[in-house]
Amino acid sequence: MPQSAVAPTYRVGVLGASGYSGRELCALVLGHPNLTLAFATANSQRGTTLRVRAGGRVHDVPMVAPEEADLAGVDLVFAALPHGASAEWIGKVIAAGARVVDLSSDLRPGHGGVTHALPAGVPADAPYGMPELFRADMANARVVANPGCYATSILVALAPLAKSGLIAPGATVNISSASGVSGAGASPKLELLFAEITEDFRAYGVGNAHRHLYEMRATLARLGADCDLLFTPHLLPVDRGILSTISVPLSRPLSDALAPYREAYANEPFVELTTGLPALADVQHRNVVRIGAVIPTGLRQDTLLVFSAIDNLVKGAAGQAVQNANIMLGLDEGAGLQA
Ligand SMILES: NC(=O)C1=CN([C@@H]2O[C@H](COP(=O)(O)OP(=O)(O)OC[C@H]3O[C@@H](n4cnc5c(N)ncnc54)[C@H](OP(=O)(O)O)[C@@H]3O)[C@@H](O)[C@H]2O)C=CC1
Ligand SMILES: CC(=O)N[C@@H](CCC(=O)OP(=O)(O)O)C(=O)O
Repeated sequence: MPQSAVAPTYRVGVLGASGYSGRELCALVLGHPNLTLAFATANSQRGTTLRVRAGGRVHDVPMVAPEEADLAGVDLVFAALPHGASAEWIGKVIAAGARVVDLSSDLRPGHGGVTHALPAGVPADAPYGMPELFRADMANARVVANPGCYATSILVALAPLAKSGLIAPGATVNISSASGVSGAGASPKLELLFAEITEDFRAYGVGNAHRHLYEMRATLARLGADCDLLFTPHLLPVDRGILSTISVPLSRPLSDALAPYREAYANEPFVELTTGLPALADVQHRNVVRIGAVIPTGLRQDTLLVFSAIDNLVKGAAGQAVQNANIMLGLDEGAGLQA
């Protein structure tokens, strides 16, 4: 007789639910067939209610202080806390016996260039949660470090070239990225007010000053590339989305710009290739990296121009975190991410 297929269910909590990534996580968890939301925390907004649209309805989620969260009563916690505040809570979650997907840079390769003291039991070398590159590292992990948003858009675009030795040794890969304002988080900042940013477009963190360079350099070296990165982020006055334009000096000519991507990502449900150019509208609210590439003419150096678009709050944060949690819990990797 066929056994009745009962879907496994896991209890999860969200630390930092009042933030932009935390809200997105709550929506994904509430719409997930195998996860239930056991708690959601806030700091200054503790005691208030979060309105979340998921599964065709609106949910009112009470937000408690992190100290009141039942860490022992869950299987896994998503930590969507600011850098620096996260490590302490990861330590508490691990001590309580649950697993963690951490969205901060505290445990990523290079730690964003800042070394925080890690509480006992928190590994300094947590697997880097980019499933398309390092899926096998995650299944048994107690803690996974979710990548940064810019790093996701850039590394998924560069990895196939790095792995196949296509990036010219010693070359400088030039990256220009533009991010929607939700990338800066929900805490109020004067320079992010509507009147300050609307109808404007500007670079920031110029001169290779952005913390994502640490995780990008470490990951590319791990994949075998020997190159420099010149990374310039820009603030784009839209809500969400990142578009990265990446100029890659090649070690040998390519006749088909997308060939390395077709080969590397043929079986990756969350990487889309386009023979056109990816746009933010293609990826907003979706857990995908969408990649296009062209071979520019009129240059002495063989070069590939790659375009990569993601939603910073989904594939760049909460969606990738759920993808990682699915792997850690032995669920279908795409569970809860198709809608
Ligand atoms: N925004 C994005 O696109 C991405 C963000 N990330 C990372 O995810 C994490 C969350 O980012 P984001 O959602 O943008 O941040 P937000 O600033 O929007 O939210 C931060 C959350 O943490 C809570 N919080 C703040 N300080 C503390 C503290 N000391 N102790 C406990 N809780 C605290 C806030 O509560 P309250 O509001 O109630 O004070 C809020 O819920 C960060 O590490 C960020 O780098 C990663 C990828 C993309
Ligand atoms: C527009 C904007 O300000 N974006 C953020 C990146 C947010 C992110 O994903 O990075 P972390 O997870 O490392 O914070 C920034 O440049 O700092």
